[in-house]
Amino acid sequence: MRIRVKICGITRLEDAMTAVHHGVDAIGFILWPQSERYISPEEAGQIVRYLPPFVQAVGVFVNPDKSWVEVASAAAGLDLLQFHGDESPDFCSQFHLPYIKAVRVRDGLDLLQYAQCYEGSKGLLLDAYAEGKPGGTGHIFDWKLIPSGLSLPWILSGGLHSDNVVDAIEQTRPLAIDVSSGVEIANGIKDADKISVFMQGVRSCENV
Ligand SMILES: O=C(O)c1ccccc1N[C@@H]1O[C@H](COP(=O)(O)O)[C@@H](O)[C@H]1O
Repeated sequence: MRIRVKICGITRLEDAMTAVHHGVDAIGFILWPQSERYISPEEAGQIVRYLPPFVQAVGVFVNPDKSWVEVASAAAGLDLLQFHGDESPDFCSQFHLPYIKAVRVRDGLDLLQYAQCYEGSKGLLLDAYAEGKPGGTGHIFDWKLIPSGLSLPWILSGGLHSDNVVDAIEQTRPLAIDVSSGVEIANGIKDADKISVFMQGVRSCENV
């Protein structure tokens, strides 16, 4: 089966075009101003206008105000919202765009129940937990904590890079994966070779 890929934390048009060239399905923009990968909605919009059809523009938010989501998603031309904080199901579902909910996986968290709470979500993005940082940490989590029978489609994230992506896919068999720091040379600056090798790894796992 084809594995869908999102490359997140894009700040430059050339990186978005490299990702598109390698067949990614989604480009992510960090619209949380405290991130080193923050991009303004207007700058994101300047990249989104060059995305071809069927490549989604995803906006990443962390505990935003309602008005920030509305203003930023319109200015950037987003297709999908990614809530990466403690946003409630009601908050996430009030916008006129579909959303995915990120969850930082750790021991003791009931993912089955979590998925049921966010039944309006298009999917759950499973990320690593790291104290004091909501995302983009480059850390992996214990993939054995992913239960079978999740009621939502899920996306594997957290610390993926070219040396572990094949192992990650073989162990977890995700619908989709998400990568940010693992294809970077600096915060928000992606590397064409890293993207290429990463995508080769992903494609090598398909149809096996
Ligand atoms: O990248 C960030 O700076 C960021 C900030 C706040 C929330 C999420 C963020 N990034 C997301 O984190 C995951 C995993 O990233 P990584 O591959 O471990 O670097 C990914 O979904 C990013 O979108």
